[in-house]
Amino acid sequence: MTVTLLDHVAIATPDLETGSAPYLALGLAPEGPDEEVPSQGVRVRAFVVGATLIELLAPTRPDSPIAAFLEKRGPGLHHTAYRVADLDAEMARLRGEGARFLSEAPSPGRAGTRVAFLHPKWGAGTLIELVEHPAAGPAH
Ligand SMILES: CC[C@H](C(=O)O)C(=O)SCCNC(=O)CCNC(=O)[C@H](O)C(C)(C)COP(=O)(O)OP(=O)(O)OC[C@H]1O[C@@H](n2cnc3c(N)ncnc32)[C@H](O)[C@@H]1OP(=O)(O)O
Ligand SMILES: [Co+2]
Repeated sequence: MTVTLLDHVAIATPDLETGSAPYLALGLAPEGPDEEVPSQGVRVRAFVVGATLIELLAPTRPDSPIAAFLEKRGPGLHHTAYRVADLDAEMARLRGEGARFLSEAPSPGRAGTRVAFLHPKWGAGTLIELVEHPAAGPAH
């Protein structure tokens, strides 16, 4: 069993304040300070929900994947992310079974993680992300 936990559910939003409103109203709190991930062109705010997270993503530049998503589909559900202990091994295993990753190698994710995305077509219409957390356990 290589996927150990639903690490986060990601929501695309034009700005973190707007996107945060429902989660604050639900009584959720951010895990920590907002984080910018330049390689993805996003600002991230993660709300803690038990052992997993709601990951709010706002674009920081026009060529961000989130800007393209907002342009085409508007705000809302963007992807689901699953925790794996060894991302390289999991990518090799899945490639061996015909999976299609969006990039050759992992890229930097939130909170110093390494992440990789599978094509939405492979995900039966859902963009799926794998997040490497060598130590299993709660998302935060
Ligand atoms: C800070 C890191 C953080 C973390 O967790 O640590 C993140 O999660 S960063 C998240 C932002 N980064 C990414 O999403 C990187 C991966 N995404 C991409 O490379 C693109 O967004 C891609 C390839 C998924 C879509 O790019 P684009 O929209 O330009 O391509 P198409 O329009 O040709 O789309 C192809 C096909 O996929 C459908 N699509 C697009 N986005 C999604 C989505 N989020 N969920 C489901 N389906 C999606 C799109 O509608 C096209 O389908 P079609 O039937 O051909 O219309
Ligand atoms: Co994510």
